[in-house]
Amino acid sequence: MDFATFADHAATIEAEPANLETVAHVRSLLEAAGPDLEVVARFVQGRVFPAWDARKLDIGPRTCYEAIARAAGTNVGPDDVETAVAEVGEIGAVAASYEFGGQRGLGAFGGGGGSGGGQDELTVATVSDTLTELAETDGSGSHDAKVDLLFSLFNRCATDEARYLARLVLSEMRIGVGEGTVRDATAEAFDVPADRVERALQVSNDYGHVTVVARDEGLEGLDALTLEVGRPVQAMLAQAGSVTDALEAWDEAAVEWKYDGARVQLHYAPDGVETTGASDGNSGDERPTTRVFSRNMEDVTDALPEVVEFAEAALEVPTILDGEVVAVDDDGDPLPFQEVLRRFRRKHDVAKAREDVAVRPVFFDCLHADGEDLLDVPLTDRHDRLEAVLSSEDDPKTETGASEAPNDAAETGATVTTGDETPEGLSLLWLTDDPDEIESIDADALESGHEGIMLKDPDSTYSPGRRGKRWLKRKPDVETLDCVVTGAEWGEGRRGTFLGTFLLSVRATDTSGDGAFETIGKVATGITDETLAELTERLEPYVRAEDGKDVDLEPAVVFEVGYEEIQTSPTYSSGYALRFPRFLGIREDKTPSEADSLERVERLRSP
Ligand SMILES: Nc1ncnc2c1ncn2[C@@H]1O[C@H](COP(=O)(O)OP(=O)(O)OP(=O)(O)O)[C@@H](O)[C@H]1O
Repeated sequence: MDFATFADHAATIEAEPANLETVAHVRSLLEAAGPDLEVVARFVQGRVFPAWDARKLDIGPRTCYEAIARAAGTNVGPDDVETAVAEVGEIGAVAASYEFGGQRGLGAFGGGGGSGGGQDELTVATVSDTLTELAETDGSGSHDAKVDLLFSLFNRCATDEARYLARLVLSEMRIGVGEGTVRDATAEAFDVPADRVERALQVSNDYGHVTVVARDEGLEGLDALTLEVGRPVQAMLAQAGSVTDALEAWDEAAVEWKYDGARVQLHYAPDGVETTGASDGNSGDERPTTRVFSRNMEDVTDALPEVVEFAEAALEVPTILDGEVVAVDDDGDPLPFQEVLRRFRRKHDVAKAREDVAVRPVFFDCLHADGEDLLDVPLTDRHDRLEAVLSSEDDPKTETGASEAPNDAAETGATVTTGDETPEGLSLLWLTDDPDEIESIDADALESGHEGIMLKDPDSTYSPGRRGKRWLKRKPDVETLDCVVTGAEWGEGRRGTFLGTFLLSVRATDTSGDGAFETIGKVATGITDETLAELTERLEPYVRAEDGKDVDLEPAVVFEVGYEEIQTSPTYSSGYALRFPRFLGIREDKTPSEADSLERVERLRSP
């Protein structure tokens, strides 16, 4: 396909305000693309390479301006292009405003993936080949070489070609074509169901390849596409949500710790992998057996040797795992998230960086195990497979802080989908419909230095690239309340010697000091045994009366409490109840007369 034809289609698509019509225009572009379909399906989304491919053009605006200025003639300099972009607001319109083609610089004859010097039509294939060459141009002198290559393209462009070439080069295509549009257009053009196109994209992570398979092999070909060890998949993402949301939506929730690190996808193939790599010329390259990818699918293997060592020690079968890399101190305790990012970015002296800050992987999902793709399998089954691949017979298994079962949860009977022995690197998962258990898991996660918890739908499949409602990251408390403790209950069993449940109250009126309090809820969860012991010691002097397990306390101690919601409630004298209250700490700096008032509670309910 001529690049001018592509540019014509792009202009039509850009001018189209209606979504449905956009799909029809993209469809006709795909149908007309012929042998260039793979490239066209990427270009129309502003992509040069497949999503899984780590190659980048790495062209800054200035390099692009230089190439445009050179093609525009002696009267135009890069500064002029820059000024014009500042005025007009986008590079496409500026590139389209020049008349190119008259220049006979070095690049007009030489580079350009075999272009012949400016007379013949520029093709989509030439643009693709030249941009690929450009992405692979590296080292000293690469700047000039890149400008030459770009110049060789611009110098052959008419108005619309220049507009879309410039936008493509600077990743600013913006003609309103997203993945959904290409999915629907592919489905219509090649008569295949859209959901199967979508599935094919999820496993192959390359729309170029998917459109070609849809056209040439139809539904059978699409359904035969699989994940490939060594080719990264887009990560499934989470939405903010609450325990209430989770328990209302699902019968029970899968609860996991939320590790404060950076996302990694581990690909391990014991016998090495052959990449089929669509048709980008890399077919059949031998790759090392372990690759680690970041959330953006960048290859970060070299920066994280610990993860490679972990994979080689722990895994035996071809595997794709999803997890988090956490920076740890000498005791194995987690360090702030910034530390792990520093390790990710490190290109040189990795051994030294590793001495300064070690990292440890924790995996919470398994996308592929021993030849089997697991994207369509429910979360709990994927977790079982994860545990199985991490537990292969010969592994040395050591308990780590990250994978220890939180005591409280285990003791309150939470279902842990793991056996007795927790393999190293496994993130635990609890299945529960009990808010108290969820609070305990949350408390343990926080106590262990992690961010909190994730709540997941136990039946959910893995949706690459999706930020759905089936993975919830627990929302941090927007507000907290400072409540006076006016009562308590003795705990049960092992906790029989501790006060275990605390009655919370707020001041009845806003004028401080009259000593009237209204109850608003009870906090019983989110408190470790150690803290319970401390709280008991702190509150015992204020016991006014006891009746069985119930304890009446003189208002003296103020708790800072997090909650998910304030509801009206007949249960408490304030007329309100805190939903999922959590103990955050004692406000040692506050007396009861400085605790929050009922008036503030009312204000918080109606912001
Ligand atoms: N058990 C877990 N399950 C899923 N993700 C986890 C888990 N533990 C830690 N994470 C991390 O939490 C991230 C989701 O949380 P969060 O949204 O806060 O991260 P973010 O990347 O900063 O933001 P966002 O995903 O919203 O852009 C995941 O991408 C992953 O890196």
